Amino acid sequence: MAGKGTHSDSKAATIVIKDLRFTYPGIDGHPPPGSTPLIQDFNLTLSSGHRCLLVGSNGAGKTTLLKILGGKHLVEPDMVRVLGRSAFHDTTLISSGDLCYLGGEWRRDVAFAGFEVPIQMDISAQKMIFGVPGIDPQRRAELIKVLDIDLSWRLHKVSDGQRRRVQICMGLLKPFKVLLLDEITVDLDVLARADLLRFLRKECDERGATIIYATHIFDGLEDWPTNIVCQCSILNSFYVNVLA
Ligand SMILES: Nc1ncnc2c1ncn2[C@@H]1O[C@H](COP(=O)(O)OP(=O)(O)OP(=O)(O)O)[C@@H](O)[C@H]1O
Repeated sequence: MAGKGTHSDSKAATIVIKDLRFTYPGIDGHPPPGSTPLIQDFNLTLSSGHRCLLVGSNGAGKTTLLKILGGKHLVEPDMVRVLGRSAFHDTTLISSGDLCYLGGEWRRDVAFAGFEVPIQMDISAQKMIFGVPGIDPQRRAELIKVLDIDLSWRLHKVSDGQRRRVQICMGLLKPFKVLLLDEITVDLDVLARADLLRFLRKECDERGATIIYATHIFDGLEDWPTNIVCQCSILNSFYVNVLA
């Protein structure tokens, strides 16, 4: 994944990617000698209010890019700044709720059961959602309505799409400034997805949030993004198409 696209405007930049280069490390923790970086010479600037669609073929590196932005992979601090900070080094970005990463699978680490156990235990949606402290009750009620969540759902008995709705609700409870969405709507039905996209648009327009949304599903997205970043696998380049 490589490219040289750039976009900026007069509003405060919330995401700045500058000459990003990334290679997955080998078994010794270092990039294999002579390996071609998965991402190189990639530049992108997004500002408050921007909704960026991240598209590209399987294996292009979309998840990797979102994970780098979400502080899950180490890169040089100057290459990626989120809200002026390095997400890998400044863990308060995530813990404060300013930066939110919502990935494809909802997992947690459980002692003795191992890492990355799917969240499917016998617990109600209400207990999960109301268990998050310090949440604005109005925002919580709006999200429950937008995602059409039945608070009596028990997570070990619901469908994948219903569990996903609870996951998304939990992720959006705090009023994020930057949101990274990785194929998060894949299990949602058409109506739920449309309602969620409308809510996310409002978050950008009214609160000035910035969203990057990686997806292969383009239905209903015609007038949603302000920016599109796409990979052309034939040319092996990233193009940044500025719509706004
Ligand atoms: N932990 C890892 N270690 C080594 N290589 C990895 C790792 N994770 C992903 N890759 C490789 O990096 C490349 C990009 O993967 P990534 O998941 O970022 O692609 P993607 O664009 O999100 O794909 P998709 O559209 O299928 O979700 C793939 O070739 C993949 O095999």
